[in-house]
Amino acid sequence: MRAALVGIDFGAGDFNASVEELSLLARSAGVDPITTITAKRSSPDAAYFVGSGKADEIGLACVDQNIEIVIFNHALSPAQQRNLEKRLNIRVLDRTSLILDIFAQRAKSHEGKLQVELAQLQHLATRLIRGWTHLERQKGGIGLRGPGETQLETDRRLIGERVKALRARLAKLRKQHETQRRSRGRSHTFSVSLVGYTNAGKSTLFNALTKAGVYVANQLFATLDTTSRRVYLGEEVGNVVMSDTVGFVRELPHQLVAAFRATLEETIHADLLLHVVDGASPVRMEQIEQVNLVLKEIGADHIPQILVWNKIDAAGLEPAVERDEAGNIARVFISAHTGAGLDMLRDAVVEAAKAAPERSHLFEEQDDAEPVDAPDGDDADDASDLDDAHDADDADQAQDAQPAEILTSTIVGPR
Ligand SMILES: Nc1nc2c(ncn2[C@@H]2O[C@H](COP(=O)(O)OP(=O)(O)OP(=O)(O)O)[C@@H](O)[C@H]2O)c(=O)[nH]1
Ligand SMILES: [Mg+2]
Repeated sequence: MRAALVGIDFGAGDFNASVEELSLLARSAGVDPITTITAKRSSPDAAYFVGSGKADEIGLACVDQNIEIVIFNHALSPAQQRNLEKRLNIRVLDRTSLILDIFAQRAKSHEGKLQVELAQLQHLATRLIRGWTHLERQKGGIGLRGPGETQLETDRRLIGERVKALRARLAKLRKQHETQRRSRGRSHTFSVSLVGYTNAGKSTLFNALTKAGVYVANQLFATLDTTSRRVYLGEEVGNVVMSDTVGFVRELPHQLVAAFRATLEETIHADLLLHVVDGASPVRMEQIEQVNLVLKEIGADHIPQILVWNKIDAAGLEPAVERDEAGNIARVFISAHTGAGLDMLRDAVVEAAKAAPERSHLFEEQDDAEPVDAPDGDDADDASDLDDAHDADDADQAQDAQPAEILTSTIVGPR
């Protein structure tokens, strides 16, 4: 699908990086950004977000270049979106809807799908006002997935009922997780969550550490569901549970943050965060900041964190370990791709696990049903699969379908 991107520079932040990110988001959603239209403004126009002259310029470009959809790098009000669609006679998407769309395409687990549907319905509800249906006959493509067109024709009351039902099911799932976590408490295994900005290389690193074969792609939000594996880290600490999580992005729709709050609680219970950074990105410092903001927002900023400076192959750096003044490991420089520095990172996790207050639990008998391969080496080959209950569509009914060690999806972002 041919798309035109629109970015307005309000003079704050790195404008080019932000537009480039929109282009990556668009490609991740499966559209083809043909042209990018930019403008400078001091504040958004109430009716069209851009000025009416700019709007007509966009309209001309769409006709000229056979554009099928216009994607704004901003949150549009329902009225602005409607006005633009009427004036340009073309589907208009804002950044929020674009991200929601990607999430809808990617969600695989039962819970993930429920959460995305909830977020979409809440987003939709704000748009369900008279006059919004002028484009409803257009079919296919992005912006039309999810709740389904027939539901778009139903009224707020029906959506409200569905939202209520979804909330109830998610609450039930959350309760189950809580129970699982409590039973897990008896045989606490040191847990490590990989967090970081989208595309930083979390899944690549997860695979390198666990040999798990998780989907890796140069697109945003390649991972939407958390995968957890048990990894054997040598005699001293035994097994740890490692979790790959969804990436963070700036301006994540707040509906999504709210909808996924249920599962955030799982990340908050990690013993160690490996904060993966794309060390080759020019905006890495801003991304680190964004991720830390989110961690603070969900109350995970107290968890010990190691910055994993990834992609050193692309950045022309050497593997290394950096410590803070207190002697704790602060940064490890690695390449998940070439494997450089991975041994240092494993040692760093071992060191953190040994220093953790829960250490006395590490050797306790584990009594959950999930069998662990007998570890006979000193590396991560013996990780056992812990994520296979995710796809059961009735997972919320089958309590025992979910192994005790699962740490579920994490979707977060600043508003
Ligand atoms: N050069 C280089 N590229 C890497 C390295 N690690 C990952 N990549 C690439 O970075 C891109 C993103 O990798 P992923 O592992 O999917 O990133 P992620 O953080 O899991 O991304 P999301 O799941 O989308 O949040 C892929 O194209 C990887 O091949 C590295 O060490 N060096
Ligand atoms: Mg990933």
